[in-house]
Amino acid sequence: MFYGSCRAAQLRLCADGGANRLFDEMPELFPLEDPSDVRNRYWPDVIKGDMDSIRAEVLDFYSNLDYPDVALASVGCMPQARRAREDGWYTSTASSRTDNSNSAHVRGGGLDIVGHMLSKLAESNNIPFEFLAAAMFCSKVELDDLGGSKILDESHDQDTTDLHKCVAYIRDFTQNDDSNNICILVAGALGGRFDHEIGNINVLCRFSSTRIVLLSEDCLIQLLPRTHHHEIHILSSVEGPHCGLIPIGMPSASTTTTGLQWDLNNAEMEFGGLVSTSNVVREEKITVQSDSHLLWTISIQKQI
Ligand SMILES: Nc1ncnc2c1ncn2[C@@H]1O[C@H](COP(=O)(O)OP(=O)(O)OP(=O)(O)O)[C@@H](O)[C@H]1O
Ligand SMILES: Cc1ncc(C[n+]2csc(CCO)c2C)c(N)n1
Repeated sequence: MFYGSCRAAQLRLCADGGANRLFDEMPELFPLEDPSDVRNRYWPDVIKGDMDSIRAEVLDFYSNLDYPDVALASVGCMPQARRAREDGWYTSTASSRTDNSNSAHVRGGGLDIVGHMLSKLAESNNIPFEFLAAAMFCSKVELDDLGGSKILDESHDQDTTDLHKCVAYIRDFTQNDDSNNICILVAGALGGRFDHEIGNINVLCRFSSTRIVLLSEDCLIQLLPRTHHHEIHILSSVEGPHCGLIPIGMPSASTTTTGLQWDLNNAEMEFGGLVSTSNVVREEKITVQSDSHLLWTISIQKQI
């Protein structure tokens, strides 16, 4: 499923440590191939976050890929990035490519020490180097129009999660006319750490006008905003039969559904009161109408 969505996606982003999972797990889908070949085929367009979880080898790999003439750029200069460097986390630095493989010009910036490394590298490759000193004073490093994975370091922002940063980026990236049509699939969004899971659900509520689907191997979660009447078409070959409907943010004075084994009929729902778990889909089309945001969750069948 992940592989399929990855191929179909218009834009592939990794939230910080998510890049480690792509790096480690993509080759497992092609066990007969050389892992590097697989990684060279499936790489993220963007890696975004506070860069405290991505491993140095992964950062190096996706920012260098197969391009020989590499330009290094800053990993940012905020305390966290600096600490990470001191811990030996960043064996080199975030790096990006020159504009194309024939480029004879390298750009980069950031910490003094990085600048030093950059200029030496450029010098050893006999190419002119321009150090962007301005980047030394800014913790947000954006690298434009460089091929391969674009590394967006937001180590200054410790108040939003990496998923939040990624969704905000996708929304900014999307033309206004298209923003209602986009659907963001978040692989690896469930399982392991409950604080992360709740943070991810909070992102659904924060960006309630964008369709975002949180996925794990076992289930999916989506927000059903109270502003709409919802029709959910069940793909019974891959999802169901178990499902749930949970009011989020505030109690619901009235929720009505069709197509479920235990349908709700103008029912009151709230945490501490009625929530619908271990429900079962009975029809191919489920309808939901509520005066409160609801989380819709449905099981995903193991693919054999
Ligand atoms: N176990 C998990 N369950 C659900 N989502 C996760 C999990 N681990 C990571 N994520 C998601 O991936 C994003 C990036 O993960 P990453 O490991 O880089 O987190 P982080 O920003 O370093 O957080 P922390 O410092 O608290 O570990 C998170 O913002 C979260 O959306
Ligand atoms: C009240 C409050 N709780 C926790 C954090 C910490 N925090 C929230 S998101 C984030 C980034 C994770 O990549 C971090 C460190 C905060 N800032 N404010």
